[in-house]
Amino acid sequence: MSSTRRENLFLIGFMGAGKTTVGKVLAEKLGWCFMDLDQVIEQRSEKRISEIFAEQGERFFRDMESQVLSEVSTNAHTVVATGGGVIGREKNRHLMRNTGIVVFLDVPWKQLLERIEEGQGRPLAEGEDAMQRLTSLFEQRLPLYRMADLVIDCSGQSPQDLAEGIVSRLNETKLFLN
Ligand SMILES: Nc1ncnc2c1ncn2[C@@H]1O[C@H](COP(=O)(O)OP(=O)(O)OP(=O)(O)O)[C@@H](O)[C@H]1O
Ligand SMILES: O=C(O)C1=C[C@@H](O)[C@@H](O)[C@H](O)C1
Ligand SMILES: [Mg+2]
Repeated sequence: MSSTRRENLFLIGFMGAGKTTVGKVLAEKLGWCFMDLDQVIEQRSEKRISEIFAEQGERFFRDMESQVLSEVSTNAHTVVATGGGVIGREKNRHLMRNTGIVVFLDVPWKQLLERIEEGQGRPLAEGEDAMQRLTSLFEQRLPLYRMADLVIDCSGQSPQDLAEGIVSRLNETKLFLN
């Protein structure tokens, strides 16, 4: 299905913000499809993201991420959980804004760090200099995340609460054309 209207919903935010978790609940609530860019990349390449970073490098991963995003953007009524770094490229930001509503899951830094420490498979959170890298990425990216159509304060809210809150905000702001 092809569309140049804003008919999708893109969840953006830092690693561990809950894009994948909240995205699934939200898609179910809306009766929409759900897609996760990281998962599509892993399925397509038949590799884990950490392997792509290690074997082909970040640039290769970013090119693949942009390619998958541009394909997914032609959908309609799809909730897209993006990767934490998708907002790094201007063309990705434009594409999301032109084909959907962009929603930033704003999670306090301390909580993000706790979730990142608990999880695995995030190559940018690995290695001795991980903390320094994460801090600097977060500082660079925060202004880009904040350019979203909706900024959702996620403190202390369950994925279910967040999905409900996002649906209410979308209805209030009448961001969708249909
Ligand atoms: N609102 C929430 N309340 C409590 N825990 C949450 C919430 N949202 C997500 N989590 C938990 O935080 C962890 C990270 O969530 P998730 O994988 O959805 O983040 P993500 O934004 O998709 O991260 P990545 O950018 O690495 O793909 C998971 O263990 C998930 O269960
Ligand atoms: O924040 C990032 O740059 C990333 C986040 C993950 O979702 C993956 O897309 C990958 O590990 C890179
Ligand atoms: Mg995810």
